Amino acid sequence: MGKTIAEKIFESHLVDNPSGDIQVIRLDAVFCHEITTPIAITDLEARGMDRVFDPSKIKAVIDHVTPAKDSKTAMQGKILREWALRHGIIDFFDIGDNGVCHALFPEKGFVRPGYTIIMGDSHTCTHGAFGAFAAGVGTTDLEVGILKGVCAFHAPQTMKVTITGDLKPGVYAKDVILGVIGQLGVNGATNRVIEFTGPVVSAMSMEARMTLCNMAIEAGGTCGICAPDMTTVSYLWPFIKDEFPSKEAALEAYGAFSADADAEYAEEMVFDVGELVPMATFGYKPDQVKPIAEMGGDKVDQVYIGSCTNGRIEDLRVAAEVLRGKHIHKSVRGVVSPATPAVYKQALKEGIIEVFMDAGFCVTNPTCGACLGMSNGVLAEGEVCASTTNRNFNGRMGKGGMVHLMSPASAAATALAGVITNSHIYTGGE
Ligand SMILES: CC(C)[C@H](C(=O)O)[C@@H](O)C(=O)O
Ligand code: SF4
Repeated sequence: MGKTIAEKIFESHLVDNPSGDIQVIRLDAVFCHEITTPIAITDLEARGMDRVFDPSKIKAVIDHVTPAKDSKTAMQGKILREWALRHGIIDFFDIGDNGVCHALFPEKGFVRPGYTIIMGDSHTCTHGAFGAFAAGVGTTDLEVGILKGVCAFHAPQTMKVTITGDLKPGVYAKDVILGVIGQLGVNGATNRVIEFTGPVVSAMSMEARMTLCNMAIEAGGTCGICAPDMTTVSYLWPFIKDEFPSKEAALEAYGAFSADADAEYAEEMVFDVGELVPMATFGYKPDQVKPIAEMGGDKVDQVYIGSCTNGRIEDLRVAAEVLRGKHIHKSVRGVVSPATPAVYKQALKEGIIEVFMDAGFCVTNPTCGACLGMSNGVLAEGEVCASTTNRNFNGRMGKGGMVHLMSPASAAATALAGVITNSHIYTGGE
């Protein structure tokens, strides 16, 4: 019987099968940030187990609230910083070179096809875009991962989502994943890996694939996965060029992590994007999705462009094209957070930061901040934000605040209009 990508990865990392379908797998990387890892560090210390399995396989960043906004967040950073230092964790990113973990770590080449990765963060699923199995875990699993470099999972059940059709101008990966989640529902992929496949995925950049996989968790999925192909190899080439004689050789090796033609899936879904239009969420759950054209132009107070979903250079480019030479509506606060220093620098080089500033946006340092309502753009009670992030839970960006998730292009158009709109599709926002 053929195997799915996740099954192949599990098979190649299997350490133990203690009971039933529980599989203990070897980890290639444990990712850490300052919100969840300090809890694990403090607990391990209290138990006299302040050790790490392999400092070269641990990657850590202070990203959620940076620079710290108060004594509590400063302490979280301090615990992570001191831990990284005392264990010789070289790949630790602090103020000055830190960025949103799920954007920064792929950019540094820390994610490879076939890898197994855990992190105490639900959007770890993002890294599946490279053909890796990457899952968010709780404190206990994180502690075991840090100590022993292993993690226990149920044997992966995979849902295959085949994306077909031609995307219309002004419609992006974010609209696709919002559309998919709208159909699946927030529990539609619970305990499943979502394998994204089909011609639309093949034609997508790594950035767009990361946007897709990033929101797998919003449908309950453990991980999103895209099969590694030449796009993956080309993205990774600077990091792997000493490992392989050619890109073709790398592609062949990574082919070990493609699904077999006769792989068995727990469920299959075909999503045709031919008629897809710009989408946005309208409620407090990410599956409450509808076409922006049906949203009746709701007023917004803030527009936020950033996060691990849509804070990459492609996202900033698209938004800047919509904003170029224009100014945002006078009743709107615009906030843009380039997801990493490299994104920020590239955006400066391309004149994109200037476009944002001329349009009236505030540009922040790379951080999660506003996305989880902790800093750099928290909403007041009753306020509404059009956002390129991934979560619209009640109060997510500030108590009593409402979040409408959408693509960077739609967010930029909304900033100009002051009301939710997809007007970029009429003004060349491709
Ligand atoms: C802080 C962290 C635990 C959290 C997560 O796991 O998702 C955050 O990144 C978020 O998006 O809400
Ligand atoms: S950008 Fe938002 S969703 Fe992504 S890791 Fe940070 S807080 Fe979580």
